[in-house]
Amino acid sequence: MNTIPDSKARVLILGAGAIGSFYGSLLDAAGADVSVVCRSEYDIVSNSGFSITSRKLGDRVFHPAQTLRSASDYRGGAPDYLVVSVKVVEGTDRAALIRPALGPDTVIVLIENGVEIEAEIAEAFPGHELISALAFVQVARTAPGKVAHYAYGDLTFGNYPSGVSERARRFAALLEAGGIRCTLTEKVSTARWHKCMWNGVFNPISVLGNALDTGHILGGAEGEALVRSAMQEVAAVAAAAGHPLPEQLAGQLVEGTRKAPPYKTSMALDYENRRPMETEVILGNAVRAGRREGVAIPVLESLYALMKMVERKLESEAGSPGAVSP
Ligand SMILES: NC(=O)C1=CN([C@@H]2O[C@H](COP(=O)(O)OP(=O)(O)OC[C@H]3O[C@@H](n4cnc5c(N)ncnc54)[C@H](OP(=O)(O)O)[C@@H]3O)[C@@H](O)[C@H]2O)C=CC1
Ligand SMILES: CC(C)(CO)C(=O)C(=O)O
Repeated sequence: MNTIPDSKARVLILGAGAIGSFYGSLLDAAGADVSVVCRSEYDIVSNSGFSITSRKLGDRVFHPAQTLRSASDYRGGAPDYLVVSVKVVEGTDRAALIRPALGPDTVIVLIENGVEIEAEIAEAFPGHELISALAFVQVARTAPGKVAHYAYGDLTFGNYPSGVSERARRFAALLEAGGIRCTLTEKVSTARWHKCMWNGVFNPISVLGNALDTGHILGGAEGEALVRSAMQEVAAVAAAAGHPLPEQLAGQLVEGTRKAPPYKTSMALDYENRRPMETEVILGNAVRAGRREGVAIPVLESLYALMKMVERKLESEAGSPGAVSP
């Protein structure tokens, strides 16, 4: 990439959990001025920063320029980039979190899973440049203020609804200077459907199998057949929604997953830890798009119905609706 990194950039991360602190630390390493909004980890992060372990990129301690309880506390002018990396779950109003820190030229960057998740933000902030990013990484919080980066790290992103701006290129160059690879795409919504073919299938199956890892999901012919059927339905919905995916993609994803070390999806980890799951944006939005486009999706409908049953059971065990601990 020949673009000059935006190394004087001011970046504010909303939701500095695993993803926010990991990519924030890379932007910091590349010289940007990186601040974070923390919720439960405010005290430990403001005292000691984030300790991040990574065999691939090296261990580091990331001390944010400002550690804040709310975006409205951000000082020194508006950020150039506002990175949103909260889980996209019911009850989290992303627009309300974003609004207080937004300056007229602030670019909003979503690093979150799910399909069709941008419209809500684009509609709330129509004059703002919006970058939509997909993370191909395995990173998790292991204790307050502690994050483990296990594997991968690449980001794919572009502007929503389409295109790649100069500021997106400069943001990519900054992240690359921090140590990861970025792929820029003119068609980020198609890239989201591509990732949904994996997440929309493996994530719910991993939960419905009681936190199965990918090795167990693909360990027998029945599991592989279920995965392939669900993937074909995601492909049919994506095509009907105007985002045709390569015909061989399902096979490539299955083989790629089989070759990689067994892995528990982020949704399986949320399920095990009794945290809210991103069912609606990872699977529900694909199901709703299928209904909207008139595509027959019996497998996805079944996975979705089962996920809702599991969510209701967890909610009733936790005592009240939505009370699965954040
Ligand atoms: N982890 C991974 O390997 C991958 C994650 N993703 C996606 O990235 C996104 C982020 O995931 P991840 O980083 O793992 O999630 P985490 O739970 O680790 O981090 C989410 C962060 O958002 C904070 N947050 C949530 N709601 C609020 C709020 N109302 N106000 C302030 N802070 C809030 C949480 O604070 P608190 O500490 O209080 O809960 C936490 O710090 C998700 O969409 C996920 O699917 C995509 C690919 C891989
Ligand atoms: C597969 C992965 C880790 C992306 O790299 C993911 O998105 C998830 O587990 O939800």
